[in-house]
Amino acid sequence: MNTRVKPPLTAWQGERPAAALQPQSNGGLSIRVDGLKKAFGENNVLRGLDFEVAAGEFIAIVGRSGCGKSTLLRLLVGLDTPTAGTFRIGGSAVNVVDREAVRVMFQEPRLLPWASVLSNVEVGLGRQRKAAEGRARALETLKRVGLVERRGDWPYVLSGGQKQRVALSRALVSQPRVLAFDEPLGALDALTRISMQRLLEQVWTDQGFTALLVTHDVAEAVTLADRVLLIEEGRISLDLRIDLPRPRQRGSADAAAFEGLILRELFKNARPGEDA
Ligand SMILES: Nc1ncnc2c1ncn2[C@@H]1O[C@H](COP(=O)(O)OP(=O)(O)OP(=O)(O)O)[C@@H](O)[C@H]1O
Repeated sequence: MNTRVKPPLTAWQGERPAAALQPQSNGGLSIRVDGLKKAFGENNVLRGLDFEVAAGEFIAIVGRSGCGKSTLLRLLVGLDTPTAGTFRIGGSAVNVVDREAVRVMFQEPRLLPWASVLSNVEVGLGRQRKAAEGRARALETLKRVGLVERRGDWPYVLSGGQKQRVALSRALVSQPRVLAFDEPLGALDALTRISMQRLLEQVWTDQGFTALLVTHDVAEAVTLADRVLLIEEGRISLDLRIDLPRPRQRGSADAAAFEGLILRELFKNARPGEDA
């Protein structure tokens, strides 16, 4: 049974953040998931998920290691097929949705080592690669992530954070309407991680895609998401709206209250000696 927990009271509850900072919702696609199940042999990982994501919403998916976060993301982006249930993206069954509208970014940047930074970004253009404006778009997205000066470099000379910015640029270049992130910042040091979180919030605000973020980091989920979904024992045990203004302030008392609420829920069902 889903437990929908109300957010703690905040000074901003009930108000929407400033209009200028809201994503343009016509950029993103809505998602509707009904009775979604996934089993690997005897392992029933997802046991019936039902939820909706509004166009342009930023959703974070959290839960213990092995609870099925990446499995859910892989299903939604079409990298795997459900055992049962359905989902629709932008109102279309997933097999008719334009796959180029949905992009995914992983923890490893997965750059082609033999291709320049710019060529790596152009890979993300897919079918649009031949379009005359393809190169201009690739340069524009590199500029957006602050790496246009490095367009001619090989990936091996970049830092971990810079490689992830190239991967983000490659994901953004096709102007996706759904962008899924599987622990994209998991391998970065704390400071780089914070600056990447700011960048993710900015590009999402500018482009208005629907964002799905899998993360182990509850603070990151609260910093970025409109809603946090907690998966436990194959079901959504918490669907929490994070009604804080943007850009978000890390470490604020209100953010800490949301984090505490999610962590309490995570530890509630922990077995003795088990970490969340
Ligand atoms: N292709 C697969 N074949 C068999 N089992 C799989 C496969 N993919 C995932 N699993 C299993 O499904 C379960 C959920 O895995 P998943 O990677 O979705 O968890 P997660 O919540 O993302 O974990 P983590 O936070 O550690 O990355 C695990 O028990 C995993 O072993």
